Amino acid sequence: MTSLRLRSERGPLTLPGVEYGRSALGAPLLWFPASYSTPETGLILAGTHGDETAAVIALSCALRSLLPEQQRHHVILAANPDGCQLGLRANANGVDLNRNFATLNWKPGETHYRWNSYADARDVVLSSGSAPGSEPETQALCALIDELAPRWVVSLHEPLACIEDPDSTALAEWLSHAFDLPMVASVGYPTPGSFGSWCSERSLPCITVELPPVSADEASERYLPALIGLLRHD
Ligand SMILES: C[C@H](N)C(=O)N[C@H](CCC(=O)O)C(=O)O
Ligand SMILES: N[C@H](CCC[C@H](N)C(=O)O)C(=O)O
Ligand SMILES: [Zn+2]
Repeated sequence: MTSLRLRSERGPLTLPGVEYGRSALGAPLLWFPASYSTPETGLILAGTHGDETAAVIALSCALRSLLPEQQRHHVILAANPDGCQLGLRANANGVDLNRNFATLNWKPGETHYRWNSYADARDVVLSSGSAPGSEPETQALCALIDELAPRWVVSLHEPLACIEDPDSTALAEWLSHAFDLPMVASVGYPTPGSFGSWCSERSLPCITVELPPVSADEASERYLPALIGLLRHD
């Protein structure tokens, strides 16, 4: 393996990120292009849920560990920057973005999540949006994906501790091994209007990496090799 960036140089991101839209509160939505693009280039995405920050931070650490030419896949560190800033699962409009995609199974009204991983019940209420794809973050992400046409998408979440791939692809098997997390065909509960449903309707392979409940500090150690490997995956 060729060498990575020296630890002492991993503080800043090398490139500023390219704006692909604005959030509900007007924050820039940023993506970080692969060093060069081929038909095999994928997209790695985190921070759809703004309270799932271990994945955002660990992915940023992995990106900052690479020499610029080593980044083979596009990256979005925070698809929901307002949620990240406010510590919310939802965006600033109270919408769970992973229920807001314009899919055949999109459902109006309430959607529920668990307060934390100690809770059994999904009893905290959010909205799926006023209409399918109503949110600026959702619209901008879909437009970017239409433009980039990635070969696959890996979507990072937490804390369900699994690799979800309805198609059991070779990439999911690689991820399962690299992250030491079990592969599943479904997270086990309905997610109408989710990003995975939207990808599936486009025949775009989407693998969800669900980290376990883990701190950012721990994730930046335990999952750094796997995330670096994913960013460089051939
Ligand atoms: C525990 C966490 N707040 C939560 O609600 N987790 C899941 C969803 C996990 C995710 O979105 O990645 C839940 O059980 O609803
Ligand atoms: N824990 C995530 C699961 C996402 C499932 C994935 N298949 C998708 O469609 O994005 C959620 O509750 O939003
Ligand atoms: Zn999530």
